[in-house]
Amino acid sequence: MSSTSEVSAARYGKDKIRVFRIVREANIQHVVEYNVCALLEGDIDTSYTQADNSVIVATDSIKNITYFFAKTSPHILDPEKFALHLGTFFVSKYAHVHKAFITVEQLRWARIAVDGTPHPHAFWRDGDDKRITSVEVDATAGKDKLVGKVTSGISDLLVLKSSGSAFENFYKDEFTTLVPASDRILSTAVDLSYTFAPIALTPPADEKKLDFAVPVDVPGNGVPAGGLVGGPWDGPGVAARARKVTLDVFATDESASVQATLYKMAQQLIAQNTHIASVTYSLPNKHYIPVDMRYLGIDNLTPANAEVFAPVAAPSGLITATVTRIQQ
Ligand SMILES: O=c1[nH]c(=O)c2[nH]c(=O)[nH]c2[nH]1
Repeated sequence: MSSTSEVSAARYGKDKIRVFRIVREANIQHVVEYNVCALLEGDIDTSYTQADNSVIVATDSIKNITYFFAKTSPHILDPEKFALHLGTFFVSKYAHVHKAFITVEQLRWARIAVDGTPHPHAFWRDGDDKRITSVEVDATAGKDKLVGKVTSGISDLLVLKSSGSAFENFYKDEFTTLVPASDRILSTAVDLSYTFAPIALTPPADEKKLDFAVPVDVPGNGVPAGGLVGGPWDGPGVAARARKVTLDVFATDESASVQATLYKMAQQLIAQNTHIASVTYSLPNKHYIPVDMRYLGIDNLTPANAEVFAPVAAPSGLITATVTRIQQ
């Protein structure tokens, strides 16, 4: 039977690989907790079209390799480098695998401060936000010409301010019921992601040794010469600055709208991180509605007297934008 359809895209692997790793030093221990997704692309169409399992590296093996790298990779504490290392291995080891997609979601474990001193091996979950990195290792130009594409960010960073936010002078027509607010609650769960300029990766000289050659910048990838902050893969540094600038701008901006505050966050993030090409923010506007108590003769509606609010789960606004560096 002649076929009227074909596989036009295929990618498979293991999702939600939960990894916790301890790195022990003499007087201090470091821990990370990751949820890893490792997906592969390549010459795998026959596994779909002809039930040809010979091209399938089992997702169980992909899981085992992820744990093996969690044990052996010198980059385990740095999610960008760890993901690049793992992805480089898949495309280097398997001839028919041309791309690896590794996503690492990092959960927070901060040191407990005992009388102000960070404890060497006791930690607490100091926030529900996650640090996320998505790495593509692309070997389509050749196994010796690997390109790493990295997008990282933060999700679920829940914030609220009880003042310092207004929303006025918006478009008005017959559908408008919203009352302009000069002082309102602003709350959002920040999702943000930023894209690094792509880099060339040198494949490991000896795949069994699993050493990771230091990535070098791709010529013409838009990275300003000598302009890298803390080296090309200072992923942890960028993530810390992104979190700080987001929280600082959120707190201190006299917000005219979610849109205007978003733009200020993005502008500063790009200004502070010279190898970030663009940043995307996604900000739900989580509404808090003052409770109408007029039936009790109580004013809880006029701005100065609005003190009791009903947090509204849905609907929420949703404000998104991508802000991109202008190449000078
Ligand atoms: O900051 C805001 N941006 C909007 O686009 C919007 N729309 C709305 O109803 N309230 C708000 N607030």
